[in-house]
Amino acid sequence: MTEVLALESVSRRFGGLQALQDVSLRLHKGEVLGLIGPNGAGKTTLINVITGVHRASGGRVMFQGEDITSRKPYQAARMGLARTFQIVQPFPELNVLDNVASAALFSQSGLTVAGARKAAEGHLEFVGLGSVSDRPAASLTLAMRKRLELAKALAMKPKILFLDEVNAGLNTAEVEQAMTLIRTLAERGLTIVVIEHLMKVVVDTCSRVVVLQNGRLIADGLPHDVVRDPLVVEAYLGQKYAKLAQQFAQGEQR
Ligand SMILES: Nc1ncnc2c1ncn2[C@@H]1O[C@H](COP(=O)(O)OP(=O)(O)OP(=O)(O)O)[C@@H](O)[C@H]1O
Repeated sequence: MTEVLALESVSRRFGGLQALQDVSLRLHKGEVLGLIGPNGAGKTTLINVITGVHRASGGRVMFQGEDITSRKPYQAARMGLARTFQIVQPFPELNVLDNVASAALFSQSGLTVAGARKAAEGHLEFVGLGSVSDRPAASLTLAMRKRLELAKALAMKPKILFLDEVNAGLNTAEVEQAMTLIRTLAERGLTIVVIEHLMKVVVDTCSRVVVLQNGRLIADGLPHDVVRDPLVVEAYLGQKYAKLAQQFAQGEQR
């Protein structure tokens, strides 16, 4: 498997807070990696460090063999590291089509406005927003804005797509639709990193899962194994409830 991203002992401090501590991780082409962990574990910070939003306080970020630790966000984006944000942020007055077209124009030099709009149409069809392409982005529902975020990220022709809680705030049917889109992208061979709190999404869509707790990587493996790992259960539930959950599971088996 081709390695596309390697984190080597990546750390990040915010004043006295150690948000990431010696995180080492390798990502291979075509993987759908779930990045999970309790609130405040450092998941978004890790994506921010990879995509140049925050500078690592220590360690290195290697992308396709190149050291990108000090890259700015626009440089990372143009290299093919595209992301969606937890808080969706379209250009509210621009219509849906031009929101996506601007992402294409930003990331690819030499593209004409007409060419960017044409590409944008394709991405909007893919995410199911083809029929609302002329509406102002501000008029979209949350679920639609999340799809718009995805279309914008795809317009940047990503080599790695980072999805930061794309399902937060969505209902069950909307989550199912989002999962279908992620699976389709994975089938096309796109490398994806998914920050997700919904375990069903993690287990059903990810090929591998890593777990952060207090800025440290505490597990790395197949989704079914990782979500049953006692360390991971304890990270989510706390020691007392993890023991209760274990006793409950043992009782169920008898
Ligand atoms: N810009 C910042 N300045 C100061 N502290 C920050 C900053 N960004 C994140 N933090 C802190 O770093 C820690 C990790 O935050 P982060 O947002 O990465 O966690 P997370 O795992 O993504 O959490 P959640 O699941 O709640 O989104 C938290 O304690 C957070 O308060």
